[in-house]
Amino acid sequence: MPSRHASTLPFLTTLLLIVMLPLWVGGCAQRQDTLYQQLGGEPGVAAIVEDFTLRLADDPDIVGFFANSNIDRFVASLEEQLCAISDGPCVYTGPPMDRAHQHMGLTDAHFNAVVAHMQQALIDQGVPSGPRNQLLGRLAQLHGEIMSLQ
Ligand code: HEM
Repeated sequence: MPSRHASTLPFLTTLLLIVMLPLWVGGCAQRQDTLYQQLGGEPGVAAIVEDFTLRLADDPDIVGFFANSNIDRFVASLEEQLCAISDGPCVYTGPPMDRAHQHMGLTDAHFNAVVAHMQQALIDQGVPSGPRNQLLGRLAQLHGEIMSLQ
C-alpha cells in the first residue's frame, strides 16, 4: 500500500507550478514591454502630445515660435516621432530635426523649457518615472541636431 507521503510530493509540485507559472510568464511579458507600450501605446502618446502642446501654447516664451506653424501637422509629426523613438511600430516621416528647427534662434534655455514641458506632460499623464526618464533621455539626445542650424 503506497504511503500518504508518496502522493503529497507530486501534488505539491503541481500546485507550485500552477501558482508560479502565471507569475513567471507575467514577469517576462512585463520585461518585454517596449517603451512605447509603457507610454500607453497610441492613445497614451496622443494624450501626452496633446498635454505637451497645450503647455507650449500657454508658455509666453515658446508660443511665438509656432505663430506661423500648422499645429495639426506638428501634432501628427510629434506623435509619429515619439512612437518611433520609443520603439513603437512607426517610422518618422517628417523633416530631420536640424531642418525642422533651422534659423529659429533657439537657445539652450528654449530647449530646456520645451523638455521641461514634456516632463510635466508625462507626469500629468501618469507615466511612471522609469519610462518617463527613458523618453526624456532619448529626447535629450536630439539636442545636438536641433541646435545645429541656429
Ligand atoms: C526635444 C526637443 C524637441 C523635439 C523632439 C521637437 C520635435 C519637433 C517635431 C517632430 C516637429 C515637426 C516637424 C514637422 O513636421 O514639420 C517640430 C517642429 C517645430 N518645433 Fe520642435 N522639437 C523640439 C524642440 C523645439 C524647441 C526647443 C522649439 C522652440 C522653442 C521648437 C519649435 C518648433 C516649431 C516652431 C516647429 C514647427 C516648425 C514648422 O512650422 O515648420 N521645437 N519639432
